[in-house]
Amino acid sequence: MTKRPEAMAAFFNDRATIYDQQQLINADGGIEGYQRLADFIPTATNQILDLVCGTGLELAAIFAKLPTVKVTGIDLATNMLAQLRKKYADRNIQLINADYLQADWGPTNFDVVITVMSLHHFTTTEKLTIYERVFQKLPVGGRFINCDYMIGNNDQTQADSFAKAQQQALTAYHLDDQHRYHLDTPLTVKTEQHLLRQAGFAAVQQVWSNHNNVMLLAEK
Ligand SMILES: C[S@@+](CC[C@H](N)C(=O)[O-])C[C@H]1O[C@@H](n2cnc3c(N)ncnc32)[C@H](O)[C@@H]1O
Repeated sequence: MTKRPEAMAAFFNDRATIYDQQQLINADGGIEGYQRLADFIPTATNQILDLVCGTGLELAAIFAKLPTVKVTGIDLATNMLAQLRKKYADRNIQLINADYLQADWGPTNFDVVITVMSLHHFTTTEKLTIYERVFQKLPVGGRFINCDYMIGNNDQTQADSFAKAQQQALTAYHLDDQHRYHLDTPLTVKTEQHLLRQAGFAAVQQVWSNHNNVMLLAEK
């Protein structure tokens, strides 16, 4: 019998205090992806939107590069945000404790939108909606950086089997709200790039990877 999927917020709330240590061991490439991300943020950046900021692992290198940058971070898990606040009490951060699919991302247009290790729980349809929304939030020339668990070797059968396992788990436990359960459904890098172009991004390139941890840079 498939294991009952854990609710997303509870999963991360329960692990918030050990998250950083575990994540740096579990993510392919460890700290390197978090550090490299800052390389792709232009020095003239004033405002960043971090979709699912968690404890803010990706923000350390960004603040080292741009100490006064304003960051808006959205995350579902209160305890993850509490860890982030402790680490960056002296930084210019606005936090929104909400589901980012439903939350208002605010009136601001951002120079850069980032998201790290968040999108591998969504379907292609949900992702396209998110990418279209990100596109609207950026000026021409603005950047979207997505570093996530993707199928690095582009084997579509793996993506299909994750999607199948997700459906089986949801059906077995009569769950219908997919993105609020901690179930992995990574897509291939090819599909991710295709969705970003479909959302309107003119230039999409893979700028870093370590096995299944892949960073895509999309420019409007
Ligand atoms: C693997 S962590 C990534 C956090 C951070 N970006 C990092 O790389 O360390 C995933 C985060 O996504 C958040 N999350 C998952 N689904 C979400 C949603 N629909 N809306 C907002 N946050 C969500 C979880 O609460 C968790 O903090």
